[in-house]
Amino acid sequence: MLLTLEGLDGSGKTTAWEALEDEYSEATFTREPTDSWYGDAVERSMRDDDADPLAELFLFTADHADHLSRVVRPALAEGDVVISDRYTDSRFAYQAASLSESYLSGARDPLQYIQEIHGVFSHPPDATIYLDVDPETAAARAGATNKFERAAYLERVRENYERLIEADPERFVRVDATRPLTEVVDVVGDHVERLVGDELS
Ligand SMILES: Nc1ncnc2c1ncn2[C@@H]1O[C@H](COP(=O)(O)OP(=O)(O)OP(=O)(O)O)[C@@H](O)[C@H]1O
Ligand SMILES: Cc1cn([C@H]2C[C@H](O)[C@@H](COP(=O)(O)O)O2)c(=O)[nH]c1=O
Repeated sequence: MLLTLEGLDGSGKTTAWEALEDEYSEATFTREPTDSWYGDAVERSMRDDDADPLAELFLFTADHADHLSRVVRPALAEGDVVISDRYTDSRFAYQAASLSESYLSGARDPLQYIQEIHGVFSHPPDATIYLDVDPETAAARAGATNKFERAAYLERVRENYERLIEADPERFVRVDATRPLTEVVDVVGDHVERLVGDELS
């Protein structure tokens, strides 16, 4: 079972993920970007305001491919529950916001294009908890430490998340992330218990 946490920067994902890690020691906890050298390349690109958006997409995708083969697939093959702080939907939402349609020849829809790239090799999540917060709050909480943490950009990212949820409503669980952080953490915990509690006890 592969469970992912998604949302804008500052939505509280990492805090919720850390609380889950404290509670469920038997699950495999992981995240994207990873701490591999591919992840380091991604971090470097994120610090570069002039990074080419297509090159950046493929750096994130390389990190994902390595994450899949090194961590996710082996853990799933062992029958583990895998809980990832960000996964493929981050790419669909963020890199589709970075890639303008004019960048792709043939007026391709960036989000669809990125999904197609992943479709040939990736492993889709079984369930995704989406921490929903408005872009202004997200940007203020995140503190603009990288180029993605700006309200106007996060507005486009949020629209992309909404498209993903609309296309696959069964997979997503929406959590109101404007509530106090302790409540958000508790609600995420309740959903995880409902989704994978049986497999973890
Ligand atoms: N519901 C909330 N209420 C108030 N502050 C919050 C809330 N959620 C997160 N924050 C604050 O936002 C900051 C980022 O939190 P956290 O790292 O858990 O979020 P994140 O979604 O993982 O962000 P990022 O993607 O930027 O790493 C922290 O300072 C945290 O205290
Ligand atoms: C996996 C992934 C991440 N991002 C962006 C989203 C955040 O701004 C940063 C780092 O994530 P963190 O949770 O704040 O540590 O990377 C992205 O644009 N595309 C992705 O695929």
